[in-house]
Amino acid sequence: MDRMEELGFRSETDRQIFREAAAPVELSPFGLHSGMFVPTLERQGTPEQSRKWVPLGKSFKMIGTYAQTELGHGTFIRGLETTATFDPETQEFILDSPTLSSIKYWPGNVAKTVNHCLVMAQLYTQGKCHGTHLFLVQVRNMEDHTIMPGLEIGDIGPKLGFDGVDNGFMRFNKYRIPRMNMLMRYAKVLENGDYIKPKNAKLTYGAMVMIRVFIVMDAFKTLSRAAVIAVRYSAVRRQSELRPGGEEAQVMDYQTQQYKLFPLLATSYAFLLAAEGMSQIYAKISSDIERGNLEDMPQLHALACGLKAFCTWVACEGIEVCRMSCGGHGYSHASGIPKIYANIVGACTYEGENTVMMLQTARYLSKCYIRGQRGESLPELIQYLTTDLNVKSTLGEDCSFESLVAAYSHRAARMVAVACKLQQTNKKKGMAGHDAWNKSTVPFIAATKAHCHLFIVRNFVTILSQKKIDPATHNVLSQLCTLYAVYGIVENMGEFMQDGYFNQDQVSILNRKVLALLEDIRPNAVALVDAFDYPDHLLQSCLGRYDGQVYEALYEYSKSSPLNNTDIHSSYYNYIRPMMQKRSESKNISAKL
Ligand SMILES: CCCCCCCCCCCCCCCC(=O)SCCNC(=O)CCNC(=O)[C@H](O)C(C)(C)COP(=O)(O)OP(=O)(O)OC[C@H]1O[C@@H](n2cnc3c(N)ncnc32)[C@H](O)[C@@H]1OP(=O)(O)O
Ligand SMILES: Cc1cc2nc3c(=O)[nH]c(=O)nc-3n(C[C@H](O)[C@H](O)[C@H](O)COP(=O)(O)OP(=O)(O)OC[C@H]3O[C@@H](n4cnc5c(N)ncnc54)[C@H](O)[C@@H]3O)c2cc1C
Repeated sequence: MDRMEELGFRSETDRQIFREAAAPVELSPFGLHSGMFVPTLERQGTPEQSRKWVPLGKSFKMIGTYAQTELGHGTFIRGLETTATFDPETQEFILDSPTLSSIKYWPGNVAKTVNHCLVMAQLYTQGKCHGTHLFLVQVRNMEDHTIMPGLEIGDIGPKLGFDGVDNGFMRFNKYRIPRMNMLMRYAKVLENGDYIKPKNAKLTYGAMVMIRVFIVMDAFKTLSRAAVIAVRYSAVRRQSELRPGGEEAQVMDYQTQQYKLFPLLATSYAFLLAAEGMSQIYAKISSDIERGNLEDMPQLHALACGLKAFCTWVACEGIEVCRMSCGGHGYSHASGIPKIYANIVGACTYEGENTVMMLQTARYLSKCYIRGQRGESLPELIQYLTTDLNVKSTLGEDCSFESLVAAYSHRAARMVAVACKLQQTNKKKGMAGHDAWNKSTVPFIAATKAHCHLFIVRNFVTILSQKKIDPATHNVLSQLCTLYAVYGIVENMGEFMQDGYFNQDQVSILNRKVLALLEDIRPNAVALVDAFDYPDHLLQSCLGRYDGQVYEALYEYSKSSPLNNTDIHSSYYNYIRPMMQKRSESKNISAKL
């Protein structure tokens, strides 16, 4: 913190990069403070509230987190049970956890670190419930960090990852906070208890939308780090003879290894550009929202949900492929990959469970499809839904960007249409709307994945056609873009082929193209991972070292294992030796007999 001040880091991006460098192995216990608590105060507080609290947050005089999930409910926010009841006599809200299932459970850093929380609770005033709202709650004494009376707080115990984050539980026992601690930028409770409705009730969910956008960047960061490690190691690792009698080959020269890793390298680049594209869309629409124009809110919500889910799923699967492509050493923490996986896999669940997120996007697509059928205009990103599905692919030997984007548009449009038609057929059969929806959600998830995949391919292609890039770099980025798109088709061929969109010759072209691109990318593979410019300090990997001294690093790493502190471990004296002695004594006994 002091060092960031000395260096004059002002932008949140610079500060985040610095924090990651300072704590490369573990997630920071202040991540939720800087990433969610302070930005939510900024965006959901009135100007007066922001002026009062944000400087305290930014200077770490107040340390906070976001406490929404409860034992009984995470996904279904409307089902949260914590209550905040307004008492006009004292001008306070009374926070209460009326049931076991209403205990706040999971919020990061609640257990030991923070002294404040943003608590999501059902607002009651004048005897009426007005749904969930956010409240700023002091949870620990600012002098000695003791837990405030009226609260019960603790840690939830070990998890798959997130070792640096003290996820906790918190129970309120009629705990009072001032009226002005409700975040009132959009909804308000007046002194007499009158409730002023926000323009849209979902504005309270703004913090989640913002974090979902950030998570797309986390998917890029984590997948690309695993790819850096696996590609560098594959250049160092030699195994088996590729040419009979020749020297052992770098494992990266095996086509199967290239097929595992190069598409993930291409995916990393695609995700970086998608995350940047998503951030720009977020900046534009969120500033419209702040000015009171909510028109594009559903579009933003749908895009953030879909990309968050798509990118984290793909990143987690990809990281696991990277780990296995490092053979046995990939399984060791020395590779750095297990930690990357354990931390990012949580992102498939937190900030909205991925299936649930995909279904939010699916609902939006379903509505847009109906609008498109009626001839109404659609936002640019989903105009493809109205393309003619009878058209066949014009893809030729060059696998042009145009033909690839057309293929992805066709696949997504067809799959959305299939899911929507199933939903409509279900309704025609007499099913209630919710049943008709539920019984079409499997094809809707597949269609939404296709929609997200299209967004990423199209975004990559658009950037390559619009940005000024020097020809050599453009050439290699074009190879990556083509590989990302062609590989995606080859791996999901059934979805592209079901209606005969590609003919057999085109399928052969695509299969050949993937293999040709692996060869094209091979000479640049190490340079392409070096280009991410992750210092060794950040990767914390014996396998992914810049200097390639993998075996030296592994040997040193193993020597630092605590089991090597002594030659003979205490377990020998405590268990092994007594066991052996007992056996030899009983043998002697049997020998005497
Ligand atoms: C470098 C390496 C780093 C690696 C690693 C980094 C780690 C770095 C630390 C991170 C640390 C983790 C931090 C985790 C922090 C938490 O996890 S905080 C808790 C997050 N919780 C969630 O996300 C809960 C998910 N649930 C939800 O968002 C919502 O309830 C749902 C499921 C989306 C909506 O459910 P619902 O029942 O449909 O809601 P409902 O009220 O009926 O919605 C009505 C309408 O509003 C719309 N709507 C819903 N939400 C919204 C919205 N937000 N905006 C606009 N419209 C909306 C609906 O789409 C629906 O639209 P229509 O279809 O009617 O047109
Ligand atoms: C590492 C980590 C950190 C976290 N940090 C925080 C934090 O800081 N603050 C906080 O408030 N919370 C936090 N959480 C909680 C997190 O936000 C929730 O766990 C998450 O929103 C999922 O909700 P849930 O646990 O209720 O899952 P559930 O909804 O119970 O999911 C269980 C299953 O039900 C399915 N399902 C649920 N609803 C539907 C539906 N409508 N349609 C179809 N399928 C459905 C899901 O797909 C899933 O397969 C964290 C969680 C983790 C793992």
